[in-house]
Amino acid sequence: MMTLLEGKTVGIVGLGLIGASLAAALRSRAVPLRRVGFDLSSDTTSKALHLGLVDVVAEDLHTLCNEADIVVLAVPVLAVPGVLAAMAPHLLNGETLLTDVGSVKGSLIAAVQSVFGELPPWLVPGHPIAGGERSGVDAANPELFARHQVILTPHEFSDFSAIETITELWQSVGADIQMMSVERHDEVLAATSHLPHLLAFSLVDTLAQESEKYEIFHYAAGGFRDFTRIAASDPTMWHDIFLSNDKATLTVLDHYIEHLQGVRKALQTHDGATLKQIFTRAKKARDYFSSILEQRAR
Ligand SMILES: NC(=O)c1ccc[n+]([C@@H]2O[C@H](COP(=O)([O-])OP(=O)(O)OC[C@H]3O[C@@H](n4cnc5c(N)ncnc54)[C@H](O)[C@@H]3O)[C@@H](O)[C@H]2O)c1
Ligand SMILES: O=C(O)C(=O)C[C@]1(C(=O)O)C=C[C@@H](O)C=C1
Repeated sequence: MMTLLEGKTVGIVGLGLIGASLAAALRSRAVPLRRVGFDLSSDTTSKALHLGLVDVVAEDLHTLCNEADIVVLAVPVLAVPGVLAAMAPHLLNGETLLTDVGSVKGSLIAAVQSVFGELPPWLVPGHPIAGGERSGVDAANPELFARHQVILTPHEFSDFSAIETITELWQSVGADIQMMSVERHDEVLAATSHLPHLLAFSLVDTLAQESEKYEIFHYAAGGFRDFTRIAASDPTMWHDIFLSNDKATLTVLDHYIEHLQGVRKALQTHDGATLKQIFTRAKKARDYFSSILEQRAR
């Protein structure tokens, strides 16, 4: 039974795809939380209020912190230090829980340490492994987190009841919780999310640069669409992610380039056996991933 959220107020900072989807999900599942929102864009806050995603819009971060029992940071990763610095004086009484949805966790920890000088017990970082290439409040989807994982990376001083509350917050919108260290999170996401985005952006840009008026895209179909959907993602969000998770991304990128050189060599030397071996191994792994997705959808 969910009890830890009853009668509390959640303050969501950043009402874009993820913040507004969380607000929408809490509303559509009638989770007993009052929802207060804040965003730099007044168009966004007006829409969120108009659509009933939030009950109230806070005028500033000070007001939001005063009203909220739980603050969720849902802004681009590099906007976090500024938001934290502005909120710090209002969080120091320790009565408000702080979590986030950022795609990189090492930079969040570094920002908290630099603003607060330590890792406070009321901090429980998080990351929903759900999203899409669309951004902004208009892309809000109340079912975005259902049957998706949310990775929490509590630190050694995180309060147990704070971890339980943030767990309940995400479970209340249908998500499954995984716990992970910050380092492991940033390595895993560099491999499964950040590298694929880098490759998709880079491939589309390569073809676009080489093709007069994008002419080549007229001849592309499903394969190109499936491989490159994520290249339509928000450039600011991904700029922030790559600059914040550069080390782990470079490690996995170097590994990938090495592998690709092997593929290139096999192609150049017409080494069909090697090509077939690589494709067969990859298909087996991809089929396994499909089975994971099917299980999750059940
Ligand atoms: N898009 C995804 O697929 C996805 C998935 C999981 C996690 N995330 C993470 O979630 C966070 C938000 O991503 P999103 O996709 O919702 O982005 P978004 O661009 O849709 O929304 C971000 C919102 O934050 C607002 N904002 C920016 N700076 C602000 C500030 N200083 N104060 C208040 N509001 C500010 C913007 O106006 C915008 O409304 C990012 O950290 C991202 O890494 C994204
Ligand atoms: O589905 C997408 O388009 C996403 O980009 C979602 C995705 C991902 O790579 O899977 C992107 C970034 C997030 O931090 C988490 C999830």
